[in-house]
Amino acid sequence: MAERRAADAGRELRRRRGSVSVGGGKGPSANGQASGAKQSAPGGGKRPGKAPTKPGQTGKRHGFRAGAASKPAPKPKPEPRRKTAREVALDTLVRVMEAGAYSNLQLNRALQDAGLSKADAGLATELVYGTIQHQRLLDDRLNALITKGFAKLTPWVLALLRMSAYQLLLLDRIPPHAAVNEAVVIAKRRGHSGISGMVNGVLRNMERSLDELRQPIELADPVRRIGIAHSYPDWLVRRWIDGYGEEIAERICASGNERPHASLRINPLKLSREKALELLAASGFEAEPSELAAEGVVVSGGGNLAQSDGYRDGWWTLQDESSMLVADACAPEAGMNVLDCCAAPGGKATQLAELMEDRGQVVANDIHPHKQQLIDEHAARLGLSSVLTVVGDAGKLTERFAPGSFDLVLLDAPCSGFGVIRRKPEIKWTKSEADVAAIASLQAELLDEAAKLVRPGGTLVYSTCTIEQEENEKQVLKFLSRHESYELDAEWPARVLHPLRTNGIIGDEFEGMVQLLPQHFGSDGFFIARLKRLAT
Ligand SMILES: C[S@@+](CC[C@H](N)C(=O)[O-])C[C@H]1O[C@@H](n2cnc3c(N)ncnc32)[C@H](O)[C@@H]1O
Repeated sequence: MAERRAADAGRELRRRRGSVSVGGGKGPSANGQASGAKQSAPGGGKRPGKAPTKPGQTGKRHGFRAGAASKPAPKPKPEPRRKTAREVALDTLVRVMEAGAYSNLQLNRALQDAGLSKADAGLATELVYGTIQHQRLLDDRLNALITKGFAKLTPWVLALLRMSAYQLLLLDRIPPHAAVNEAVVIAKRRGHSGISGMVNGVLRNMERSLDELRQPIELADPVRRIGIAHSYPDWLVRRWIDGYGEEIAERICASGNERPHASLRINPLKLSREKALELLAASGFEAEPSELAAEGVVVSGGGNLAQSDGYRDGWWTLQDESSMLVADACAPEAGMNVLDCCAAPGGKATQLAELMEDRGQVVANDIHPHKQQLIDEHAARLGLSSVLTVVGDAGKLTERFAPGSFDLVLLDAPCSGFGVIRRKPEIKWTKSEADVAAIASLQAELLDEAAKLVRPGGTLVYSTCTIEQEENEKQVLKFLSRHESYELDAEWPARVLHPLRTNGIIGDEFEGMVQLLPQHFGSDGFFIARLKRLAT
Protein backbone atom coordinates (compact mmCIF):
# COMPACT_ATOMS: atom_id res chain seq x y z
CA MET A 1 0.00 0.00 0.00
CA ALA A 2 2.86 2.35 0.86
CA GLU A 3 4.45 1.62 -2.52
CA ARG A 4 1.15 2.25 -4.24
CA ARG A 5 0.83 5.57 -2.50
CA ALA A 6 4.42 6.43 -3.37
CA ALA A 7 3.69 5.55 -7.00
CA ASP A 8 0.54 7.70 -6.90
CA ALA A 9 2.57 10.52 -5.42
CA GLY A 10 5.17 10.04 -8.17
CA ARG A 11 2.48 10.20 -10.85
CA GLU A 12 1.07 13.29 -9.21
CA LEU A 13 4.51 14.90 -9.24
CA ARG A 14 5.04 14.05 -12.90
CA ARG A 15 1.59 15.37 -13.74
CA ARG A 16 2.39 18.62 -12.00
CA ARG A 17 5.76 18.91 -13.70
CA GLY A 18 3.90 18.47 -16.99
CA SER A 19 1.50 21.21 -16.15
CA VAL A 20 4.41 23.55 -15.34
CA SER A 21 5.52 23.26 -18.96
CA VAL A 22 2.02 24.25 -20.07
CA GLY A 23 2.76 27.67 -18.72
CA GLY A 24 5.85 27.68 -20.91
CA GLY A 25 3.81 27.73 -24.10
CA LYS A 26 2.86 24.08 -24.71
CA GLY A 27 -0.76 23.21 -24.17
CA PRO A 28 -1.71 20.06 -22.33
CA SER A 29 -2.52 18.29 -25.58
CA ALA A 30 0.85 19.24 -27.04
CA ASN A 31 2.43 17.58 -24.10
CA GLY A 32 0.60 14.39 -24.88
CA GLN A 33 1.25 14.51 -28.61
CA ALA A 34 4.94 15.14 -28.25
CA SER A 35 5.45 11.57 -27.21
CA GLY A 36 2.53 10.06 -29.12
CA ALA A 37 3.02 12.06 -32.37
CA LYS A 38 0.39 9.98 -34.20
CA GLN A 39 -2.61 12.04 -33.25
CA SER A 40 -3.31 14.69 -35.84
CA ALA A 41 -4.62 17.95 -34.66
CA PRO A 42 -7.91 19.15 -35.98
CA GLY A 43 -7.60 21.43 -39.00
CA GLY A 44 -4.80 20.09 -41.12
CA GLY A 45 -2.23 18.11 -39.18
CA LYS A 46 -0.39 20.86 -37.37
CA ARG A 47 0.21 20.35 -33.78
CA PRO A 48 -0.87 23.51 -32.06
CA GLY A 49 1.62 23.46 -29.26
CA LYS A 50 4.53 22.59 -31.56
CA ALA A 51 4.12 25.44 -34.05
CA PRO A 52 7.47 27.16 -34.60
CA THR A 53 7.49 30.72 -33.36
CA LYS A 54 9.85 31.92 -36.14
CA PRO A 55 9.79 30.96 -39.82
CA GLY A 56 12.51 28.54 -40.80
CA GLN A 57 13.13 27.48 -37.29
CA THR A 58 11.67 24.03 -37.73
CA GLY A 59 14.16 21.40 -38.76
CA LYS A 60 17.26 23.56 -38.82
CA ARG A 61 17.33 24.19 -35.19
CA HIS A 62 16.58 20.59 -34.48
CA GLY A 63 18.92 19.27 -37.15
CA PHE A 64 16.17 17.51 -39.10
CA ARG A 65 17.80 18.22 -42.48
CA ALA A 66 21.31 17.28 -41.69
CA GLY A 67 20.83 13.54 -41.27
CA ALA A 68 21.70 11.15 -38.52
CA ALA A 69 25.44 11.87 -38.38
CA SER A 70 24.91 15.41 -37.19
CA LYS A 71 22.22 14.56 -34.63
CA PRO A 72 23.15 16.01 -31.28
CA ALA A 73 24.11 13.42 -28.73
CA PRO A 74 21.11 12.53 -26.56
CA LYS A 75 21.18 14.35 -23.28
CA PRO A 76 22.46 12.10 -20.49
CA LYS A 77 19.68 11.16 -18.13
CA PRO A 78 19.97 13.10 -14.89
CA GLU A 79 21.22 11.03 -11.97
CA PRO A 80 18.30 10.06 -9.73
CA ARG A 81 18.31 12.22 -6.63
CA ARG A 82 20.02 10.53 -3.70
CA LYS A 83 17.87 9.89 -0.67
CA THR A 84 18.68 11.86 2.45
CA ALA A 85 19.31 10.14 5.81
CA ARG A 86 15.77 11.01 6.90
CA GLU A 87 14.24 9.57 3.73
CA VAL A 88 16.21 6.33 4.16
CA ALA A 89 15.02 6.15 7.76
CA LEU A 90 11.42 6.92 6.78
CA ASP A 91 11.32 4.27 4.04
CA THR A 92 12.81 1.73 6.45
CA LEU A 93 10.24 2.57 9.12
CA VAL A 94 7.39 2.17 6.63
CA ARG A 95 8.72 -1.23 5.48
CA VAL A 96 9.04 -2.42 9.08
CA MET A 97 5.54 -1.15 9.89
CA GLU A 98 3.81 -2.30 6.72
CA ALA A 99 5.63 -5.44 5.58
CA GLY A 100 6.70 -6.71 9.01
CA ALA A 101 10.37 -6.51 7.97
CA TYR A 102 13.05 -6.88 10.66
CA SER A 103 14.47 -3.42 11.38
CA ASN A 104 18.12 -4.52 11.43
CA LEU A 105 17.96 -6.40 8.09
CA GLN A 106 15.83 -3.77 6.38
CA LEU A 107 18.08 -0.94 7.57
CA ASN A 108 21.27 -2.69 6.48
CA ARG A 109 19.82 -3.20 3.02
CA ALA A 110 18.61 0.40 2.78
CA LEU A 111 22.00 1.76 3.92
CA GLN A 112 23.83 -0.33 1.35
CA ASP A 113 21.56 0.95 -1.45
CA ALA A 114 21.62 4.59 -0.37
CA GLY A 115 25.40 5.12 -0.21
CA LEU A 116 25.12 7.67 2.62
CA SER A 117 28.14 9.20 4.34
CA LYS A 118 29.13 7.64 7.66
CA ALA A 119 27.53 10.50 9.60
CA ASP A 120 24.28 10.26 7.63
CA ALA A 121 24.18 6.48 8.00
CA GLY A 122 24.56 7.07 11.75
CA LEU A 123 21.65 9.52 11.73
CA ALA A 124 19.42 7.14 9.72
CA THR A 125 20.24 4.32 12.16
CA GLU A 126 19.50 6.51 15.17
CA LEU A 127 16.17 7.62 13.69
CA VAL A 128 15.02 4.10 12.81
CA TYR A 129 15.87 2.51 16.16
CA GLY A 130 14.85 5.52 18.26
CA THR A 131 11.48 5.88 16.55
CA ILE A 132 10.58 2.20 16.94
CA GLN A 133 11.93 2.01 20.49
CA HIS A 134 9.96 5.02 21.71
CA GLN A 135 6.88 4.54 19.58
CA ARG A 136 4.32 4.48 22.39
CA LEU A 137 5.62 7.64 24.04
CA LEU A 138 5.76 9.42 20.68
CA ASP A 139 2.20 8.36 19.85
CA ASP A 140 1.03 9.48 23.27
CA ARG A 141 2.51 12.94 22.71
CA LEU A 142 1.38 13.21 19.09
CA ASN A 143 -2.14 12.04 19.84
CA ALA A 144 -3.12 15.26 21.55
CA LEU A 145 -1.94 17.26 18.54
CA ILE A 146 -3.52 15.29 15.71
CA THR A 147 -7.12 16.33 15.58
CA LYS A 148 -8.11 13.74 12.97
CA GLY A 149 -6.64 10.91 15.04
CA PHE A 150 -4.06 8.30 14.10
CA ALA A 151 -6.39 5.93 12.30
CA LYS A 152 -6.80 8.23 9.31
CA LEU A 153 -3.08 8.77 8.69
CA THR A 154 -1.38 6.95 5.84
CA PRO A 155 1.59 4.85 6.99
CA TRP A 156 4.29 7.14 5.64
CA VAL A 157 2.70 10.23 7.23
CA LEU A 158 2.41 8.46 10.58
CA ALA A 159 6.03 7.27 10.34
CA LEU A 160 7.18 10.78 9.39
CA LEU A 161 5.37 12.32 12.36
CA ARG A 162 6.78 9.71 14.74
CA MET A 163 10.31 10.11 13.40
CA SER A 164 10.10 13.90 13.70
CA ALA A 165 8.55 13.73 17.19
CA TYR A 166 11.49 11.50 18.20
CA GLN A 167 13.92 14.19 17.10
CA LEU A 168 11.96 16.94 18.87
CA LEU A 169 11.32 15.14 22.14
CA LEU A 170 14.31 12.88 22.64
CA LEU A 171 17.29 14.02 20.55
CA ASP A 172 19.27 16.97 21.89
CA ARG A 173 21.61 17.38 18.97
CA ILE A 174 19.03 18.27 16.31
CA PRO A 175 17.67 21.83 16.55
CA PRO A 176 13.84 21.61 16.68
CA HIS A 177 13.30 23.97 13.73
CA ALA A 178 15.59 21.76 11.58
CA ALA A 179 13.61 18.63 12.50
CA VAL A 180 10.34 20.35 11.56
CA ASN A 181 11.65 21.86 8.32
CA GLU A 182 13.12 18.58 7.12
CA ALA A 183 9.82 16.82 7.80
CA VAL A 184 7.87 19.43 5.84
CA VAL A 185 10.27 19.15 2.88
CA ILE A 186 9.68 15.37 2.79
CA ALA A 187 5.93 15.80 3.17
CA LYS A 188 5.88 18.27 0.25
CA ARG A 189 7.85 15.87 -1.93
CA ARG A 190 5.59 12.94 -1.17
CA GLY A 191 2.12 14.29 -0.59
CA HIS A 192 -0.29 17.04 -1.52
CA SER A 193 -0.31 20.43 0.12
CA GLY A 194 -2.95 19.38 2.66
CA ILE A 195 -0.60 16.73 4.04
CA SER A 196 2.45 18.96 4.26
CA GLY A 197 0.31 21.63 5.90
CA MET A 198 -0.92 19.15 8.49
CA VAL A 199 2.63 17.86 9.17
CA ASN A 200 3.83 21.44 9.53
CA GLY A 201 0.97 22.33 11.88
CA VAL A 202 1.33 19.30 14.15
CA LEU A 203 5.11 19.59 14.46
CA ARG A 204 5.11 23.38 14.98
CA ASN A 205 2.59 22.87 17.81
CA MET A 206 4.83 20.21 19.29
CA GLU A 207 7.85 22.50 18.99
CA ARG A 208 5.98 25.24 20.89
CA SER A 209 5.00 22.84 23.72
CA LEU A 210 8.29 20.97 24.11
CA ASP A 211 8.86 21.89 27.77
CA GLU A 212 5.47 20.53 28.73
CA LEU A 213 5.66 17.45 26.49
CA ARG A 214 9.07 16.46 27.87
CA GLN A 215 7.78 16.23 31.44
CA PRO A 216 8.05 12.75 33.01
CA ILE A 217 4.98 10.52 32.80
CA GLU A 218 3.18 10.57 36.13
CA LEU A 219 0.49 7.96 36.42
CA ALA A 220 -0.61 5.98 39.46
CA ASP A 221 -0.87 2.72 37.53
CA PRO A 222 2.71 1.34 37.25
CA VAL A 223 1.88 -0.71 34.15
CA ARG A 224 0.74 2.32 32.16
CA ARG A 225 3.41 4.59 33.63
CA ILE A 226 6.27 2.27 32.66
CA GLY A 227 4.55 1.32 29.42
CA ILE A 228 4.23 4.91 28.20
CA ALA A 229 7.48 6.28 29.67
CA HIS A 230 9.66 3.51 28.18
CA SER A 231 7.34 2.56 25.32
CA TYR A 232 6.29 -1.05 25.90
CA PRO A 233 2.85 -2.63 25.54
CA ASP A 234 0.92 -3.01 28.79
CA TRP A 235 0.72 -6.80 28.56
CA LEU A 236 4.51 -7.12 28.50
CA VAL A 237 5.09 -4.67 31.35
CA ARG A 238 2.46 -6.46 33.41
CA ARG A 239 4.17 -9.82 32.88
CA TRP A 240 7.57 -8.41 33.86
CA ILE A 241 6.20 -6.66 36.96
CA ASP A 242 4.53 -9.95 37.97
CA GLY A 243 7.72 -11.92 37.34
CA TYR A 244 10.45 -9.54 38.53
CA GLY A 245 8.76 -6.75 40.55
CA GLU A 246 8.19 -3.14 39.51
CA GLU A 247 11.74 -1.84 40.01
CA ILE A 248 13.50 -4.56 38.01
CA ALA A 249 10.77 -4.49 35.35
CA GLU A 250 11.36 -0.78 34.85
CA ARG A 251 15.12 -1.33 34.56
CA ILE A 252 14.54 -4.06 31.98
CA CYS A 253 12.38 -1.68 29.96
CA ALA A 254 14.83 1.24 30.20
CA SER A 255 17.84 -0.86 29.28
CA GLY A 256 15.98 -2.37 26.31
CA ASN A 257 16.02 1.12 24.76
CA GLU A 258 19.78 1.53 25.06
CA ARG A 259 22.18 1.11 22.20
CA PRO A 260 23.63 -2.43 22.08
CA HIS A 261 27.39 -2.73 22.19
CA ALA A 262 29.41 -4.81 19.78
CA SER A 263 31.39 -7.80 20.98
CA LEU A 264 33.59 -10.45 19.46
CA ARG A 265 34.34 -14.03 20.38
CA ILE A 266 37.99 -14.75 19.86
CA ASN A 267 38.82 -18.10 18.27
CA PRO A 268 41.26 -19.67 20.75
CA LEU A 269 42.45 -22.08 18.08
CA LYS A 270 43.89 -19.15 16.10
CA LEU A 271 45.05 -16.59 18.68
CA SER A 272 44.85 -15.56 22.32
CA ARG A 273 42.49 -12.87 23.56
CA GLU A 274 45.51 -10.70 24.50
CA LYS A 275 46.89 -10.91 20.97
CA ALA A 276 43.45 -10.10 19.54
CA LEU A 277 43.20 -7.03 21.78
CA GLU A 278 46.56 -5.80 20.44
CA LEU A 279 45.54 -6.38 16.82
CA LEU A 280 42.20 -4.66 17.27
CA ALA A 281 43.83 -1.64 18.93
CA ALA A 282 46.35 -1.44 16.08
CA SER A 283 43.44 -1.39 13.61
CA GLY A 284 41.81 1.60 15.31
CA PHE A 285 39.20 -0.22 17.42
CA GLU A 286 38.71 0.41 21.11
CA ALA A 287 38.67 -3.11 22.50
CA GLU A 288 38.37 -4.35 26.06
CA PRO A 289 38.20 -7.86 27.47
CA SER A 290 34.65 -8.91 28.30
CA GLU A 291 33.90 -9.11 31.99
CA LEU A 292 31.42 -11.89 31.35
CA ALA A 293 32.83 -14.23 28.72
CA ALA A 294 36.36 -15.65 28.76
CA GLU A 295 36.82 -15.39 24.97
CA GLY A 296 34.80 -12.18 24.65
CA VAL A 297 36.03 -8.73 23.63
CA VAL A 298 33.85 -5.61 23.77
CA VAL A 299 34.56 -3.35 20.82
CA SER A 300 33.73 0.21 19.87
CA GLY A 301 34.91 2.73 17.28
CA GLY A 302 36.84 1.63 14.19
CA GLY A 303 35.10 0.27 11.12
CA ASN A 304 32.80 -2.57 10.18
CA LEU A 305 33.88 -5.63 12.15
CA ALA A 306 32.20 -8.03 9.73
CA GLN A 307 34.54 -6.72 7.03
CA SER A 308 37.70 -6.82 9.14
CA ASP A 309 40.61 -9.06 8.12
CA GLY A 310 40.37 -10.81 11.46
CA TYR A 311 36.78 -11.80 10.73
CA ARG A 312 37.59 -13.07 7.25
CA ASP A 313 40.58 -15.03 8.58
CA GLY A 314 38.53 -16.68 11.30
CA TRP A 315 40.23 -15.00 14.25
CA TRP A 316 36.93 -13.82 15.64
CA THR A 317 33.16 -14.05 15.36
CA LEU A 318 30.60 -11.34 16.07
CA GLN A 319 28.59 -12.56 19.01
CA ASP A 320 26.94 -11.14 22.11
CA GLU A 321 28.67 -11.81 25.44
CA SER A 322 25.64 -13.47 27.08
CA SER A 323 25.28 -15.75 24.08
CA MET A 324 28.92 -16.86 24.51
CA LEU A 325 28.10 -17.98 28.01
CA VAL A 326 25.84 -20.74 26.69
CA ALA A 327 28.65 -22.80 25.11
CA ASP A 328 30.82 -22.02 28.15
CA ALA A 329 28.11 -23.47 30.41
CA CYS A 330 28.03 -26.58 28.20
CA ALA A 331 31.70 -27.17 29.12
CA PRO A 332 32.27 -29.57 26.21
CA GLU A 333 35.38 -31.72 26.17
CA ALA A 334 37.59 -32.63 23.22
CA GLY A 335 36.44 -35.89 21.60
CA MET A 336 32.81 -35.61 22.70
CA ASN A 337 29.83 -36.36 20.49
CA VAL A 338 27.72 -33.19 20.69
CA LEU A 339 24.36 -32.21 19.18
CA ASP A 340 23.19 -28.63 18.68
CA CYS A 341 19.47 -29.06 17.90
CA CYS A 342 18.70 -25.53 16.63
CA ALA A 343 22.05 -24.37 15.38
CA ALA A 344 21.73 -21.74 12.64
CA PRO A 345 23.51 -19.46 12.00
CA GLY A 346 26.07 -21.45 13.91
CA GLY A 347 27.34 -19.12 16.64
CA LYS A 348 27.18 -21.63 19.45
CA ALA A 349 27.90 -24.74 17.36
CA THR A 350 31.19 -23.25 16.18
CA GLN A 351 32.02 -22.06 19.69
CA LEU A 352 31.47 -25.60 21.00
CA ALA A 353 33.85 -26.93 18.33
CA GLU A 354 36.45 -24.31 19.28
CA LEU A 355 36.19 -25.25 22.96
CA MET A 356 36.63 -28.91 21.94
CA GLU A 357 39.82 -27.97 20.03
CA ASP A 358 38.05 -29.19 16.88
CA ARG A 359 38.28 -32.78 18.15
CA GLY A 360 35.19 -35.00 18.32
CA GLN A 361 31.99 -34.00 16.52
CA VAL A 362 29.43 -31.24 16.73
CA VAL A 363 26.28 -32.13 14.80
CA ALA A 364 24.67 -28.78 13.94
CA ASN A 365 21.02 -29.20 13.03
CA ASP A 366 18.48 -26.62 11.88
CA ILE A 367 15.05 -26.92 10.37
CA HIS A 368 15.71 -24.46 7.54
CA PRO A 369 17.74 -25.87 4.62
CA HIS A 370 18.86 -22.38 3.50
CA LYS A 371 20.49 -21.80 6.88
CA GLN A 372 22.71 -24.87 6.62
CA GLN A 373 25.09 -22.95 4.37
CA LEU A 374 25.48 -20.21 6.99
CA ILE A 375 26.74 -22.73 9.52
CA ASP A 376 29.05 -24.37 6.95
CA GLU A 377 30.49 -20.97 6.00
CA HIS A 378 31.15 -20.04 9.63
CA ALA A 379 32.83 -23.36 10.33
CA ALA A 380 35.01 -23.05 7.21
CA ARG A 381 35.95 -19.45 8.02
CA LEU A 382 36.98 -20.48 11.54
CA GLY A 383 39.01 -23.42 10.24
CA LEU A 384 36.82 -26.04 11.96
CA SER A 385 36.34 -29.52 10.53
CA SER A 386 34.44 -31.12 13.40
CA VAL A 387 31.11 -29.41 12.63
CA LEU A 388 28.67 -31.58 10.68
CA THR A 389 25.56 -29.75 9.48
CA VAL A 390 22.22 -31.51 9.08
CA VAL A 391 18.73 -30.29 8.26
CA GLY A 392 15.75 -31.49 10.24
CA ASP A 393 12.98 -30.75 12.70
CA ALA A 394 14.41 -30.81 16.22
CA GLY A 395 11.10 -32.31 17.31
CA LYS A 396 11.85 -35.46 15.28
CA LEU A 397 15.57 -35.97 15.74
CA THR A 398 15.15 -39.44 17.23
CA GLU A 399 14.06 -40.53 13.74
CA ARG A 400 17.62 -39.79 12.64
CA PHE A 401 19.81 -40.37 15.69
CA ALA A 402 19.68 -43.24 18.16
CA PRO A 403 18.34 -42.32 21.60
CA GLY A 404 21.12 -41.75 24.11
CA SER A 405 23.77 -41.25 21.42
CA PHE A 406 25.18 -37.85 22.48
CA ASP A 407 27.39 -36.86 25.41
CA LEU A 408 26.02 -33.35 25.28
CA VAL A 409 22.90 -31.90 23.68
CA LEU A 410 22.31 -28.16 23.37
CA LEU A 411 18.80 -26.86 22.74
CA ASP A 412 19.19 -23.14 22.01
CA ALA A 413 15.50 -22.90 21.38
CA PRO A 414 13.44 -20.63 19.16
CA CYS A 415 11.91 -18.10 21.57
CA SER A 416 10.06 -14.81 21.89
CA GLY A 417 13.39 -12.95 21.74
CA PHE A 418 12.66 -10.30 24.37
CA GLY A 419 16.27 -10.46 25.54
CA VAL A 420 17.42 -8.92 22.25
CA ILE A 421 14.86 -6.13 22.11
CA ARG A 422 17.67 -3.58 21.74
CA ARG A 423 18.58 -5.11 18.38
CA LYS A 424 15.03 -5.81 17.20
CA PRO A 425 12.83 -3.22 18.92
CA GLU A 426 9.86 -3.90 16.62
CA ILE A 427 9.18 -7.18 18.42
CA LYS A 428 7.64 -5.10 21.21
CA TRP A 429 4.88 -4.20 18.80
CA THR A 430 4.59 -7.36 16.74
CA LYS A 431 4.62 -10.14 19.37
CA SER A 432 1.62 -10.98 21.53
CA GLU A 433 0.92 -12.89 24.72
CA ALA A 434 -0.48 -15.71 22.56
CA ASP A 435 2.88 -15.91 20.75
CA VAL A 436 4.67 -16.48 24.07
CA ALA A 437 2.28 -19.31 24.95
CA ALA A 438 2.66 -20.90 21.48
CA ILE A 439 6.46 -20.75 21.51
CA ALA A 440 6.59 -22.11 25.08
CA SER A 441 4.57 -25.11 23.97
CA LEU A 442 6.93 -25.74 21.01
CA GLN A 443 9.94 -25.45 23.35
CA ALA A 444 8.44 -28.09 25.64
CA GLU A 445 8.13 -30.50 22.70
CA LEU A 446 11.69 -29.82 21.55
CA LEU A 447 13.01 -30.29 25.09
CA ASP A 448 11.28 -33.67 25.42
CA GLU A 449 12.81 -34.83 22.14
CA ALA A 450 16.28 -33.47 22.99
CA ALA A 451 16.16 -35.25 26.35
CA LYS A 452 15.91 -38.64 24.62
CA LEU A 453 19.15 -38.07 22.72
CA VAL A 454 21.38 -37.54 25.78
CA ARG A 455 23.28 -40.62 27.01
CA PRO A 456 22.80 -41.62 30.65
CA GLY A 457 25.23 -39.46 32.66
CA GLY A 458 25.32 -36.91 29.82
CA THR A 459 24.33 -33.26 29.76
CA LEU A 460 21.41 -31.29 28.32
CA VAL A 461 21.74 -27.51 28.10
CA TYR A 462 18.65 -25.42 27.41
CA SER A 463 18.95 -21.75 26.48
CA THR A 464 16.88 -18.89 25.10
CA CYS A 465 17.46 -15.22 24.31
CA THR A 466 14.36 -14.15 26.16
CA ILE A 467 13.48 -13.03 29.66
CA GLU A 468 9.99 -14.58 29.69
CA GLN A 469 9.77 -16.89 32.69
CA GLU A 470 7.19 -19.10 30.99
CA GLU A 471 9.86 -19.96 28.39
CA ASN A 472 12.67 -20.14 30.94
CA GLU A 473 12.59 -21.12 34.62
CA LYS A 474 8.98 -22.28 34.51
CA GLN A 475 9.69 -24.25 31.36
CA VAL A 476 12.61 -26.06 33.00
CA LEU A 477 10.70 -26.77 36.20
CA LYS A 478 7.86 -28.31 34.18
CA PHE A 479 10.41 -30.36 32.21
CA LEU A 480 11.88 -31.68 35.46
CA SER A 481 8.43 -32.64 36.66
CA ARG A 482 7.95 -34.70 33.46
CA HIS A 483 11.44 -36.28 33.48
CA GLU A 484 12.55 -37.98 36.66
CA SER A 485 15.78 -39.04 34.97
CA TYR A 486 16.97 -35.41 34.86
CA GLU A 487 18.16 -32.95 37.49
CA LEU A 488 19.59 -29.46 37.46
CA ASP A 489 23.38 -29.44 37.34
CA ALA A 490 25.14 -26.68 39.28
CA GLU A 491 28.63 -27.92 38.34
CA TRP A 492 29.39 -25.11 35.91
CA PRO A 493 32.95 -24.14 35.00
CA ALA A 494 34.41 -21.65 37.49
CA ARG A 495 35.14 -19.18 34.70
CA VAL A 496 31.38 -18.88 34.06
CA LEU A 497 30.27 -18.77 37.68
CA HIS A 498 32.89 -16.25 38.83
CA PRO A 499 31.62 -13.15 36.95
CA LEU A 500 28.01 -14.09 37.68
CA ARG A 501 28.75 -14.32 41.42
CA THR A 502 30.93 -11.25 41.70
CA ASN A 503 28.24 -9.20 39.96
CA GLY A 504 25.51 -10.54 42.23
CA ILE A 505 23.58 -12.26 39.45
CA ILE A 506 23.70 -15.60 41.22
CA GLY A 507 24.06 -16.23 44.91
CA ASP A 508 25.70 -19.00 46.91
CA GLU A 509 22.60 -21.13 46.39
CA PHE A 510 23.13 -21.51 42.64
CA GLU A 511 21.05 -24.43 41.39
CA GLY A 512 22.04 -24.73 37.75
CA MET A 513 20.08 -22.10 35.85
CA VAL A 514 20.64 -18.40 35.33
CA GLN A 515 18.62 -15.54 33.92
CA LEU A 516 20.71 -12.71 32.52
CA LEU A 517 18.78 -9.47 32.13
CA PRO A 518 19.75 -6.81 29.59
CA GLN A 519 20.82 -4.38 32.34
CA HIS A 520 23.27 -6.84 33.92
CA PHE A 521 26.28 -6.43 31.67
CA GLY A 522 24.72 -4.32 28.95
CA SER A 523 24.61 -7.53 26.94
CA ASP A 524 21.57 -9.43 25.69
CA GLY A 525 19.05 -11.04 28.02
CA PHE A 526 19.67 -14.80 28.05
CA PHE A 527 18.52 -17.82 29.99
CA ILE A 528 20.71 -20.90 30.48
CA ALA A 529 19.89 -24.14 32.32
CA ARG A 530 22.28 -27.06 32.61
CA LEU A 531 20.65 -30.43 33.23
CA LYS A 532 22.18 -33.78 33.92
CA ARG A 533 20.73 -37.10 32.83
CA LEU A 534 21.12 -39.49 35.70
CA ALA A 535 23.45 -42.40 35.00
CA THR A 536 20.83 -45.06 35.58
C1 LIG B 1 17.89 -19.03 18.69
S1 LIG B 1 18.15 -19.50 17.06
C2 LIG B 1 19.59 -20.47 17.18
C3 LIG B 1 20.85 -19.67 17.23
C4 LIG B 1 22.07 -20.54 17.16
N1 LIG B 1 22.10 -21.54 18.19
C5 LIG B 1 23.35 -19.75 17.22
O1 LIG B 1 23.96 -19.65 18.27
O2 LIG B 1 23.74 -19.21 16.19
C6 LIG B 1 16.95 -20.71 16.85
C7 LIG B 1 17.06 -21.49 15.56
O3 LIG B 1 16.10 -22.53 15.63
C8 LIG B 1 15.72 -22.88 14.34
N2 LIG B 1 14.47 -23.65 14.48
C9 LIG B 1 13.22 -23.21 14.71
N3 LIG B 1 12.39 -24.25 14.84
C10 LIG B 1 13.13 -25.37 14.70
C11 LIG B 1 12.84 -26.76 14.73
N4 LIG B 1 11.60 -27.22 14.94
N5 LIG B 1 13.85 -27.61 14.52
C12 LIG B 1 15.10 -27.18 14.31
N6 LIG B 1 15.42 -25.89 14.26
C13 LIG B 1 14.45 -25.00 14.47
C14 LIG B 1 15.62 -21.54 13.64
O4 LIG B 1 15.81 -21.69 12.26
C15 LIG B 1 16.73 -20.74 14.29
O5 LIG B 1 17.86 -20.72 13.46
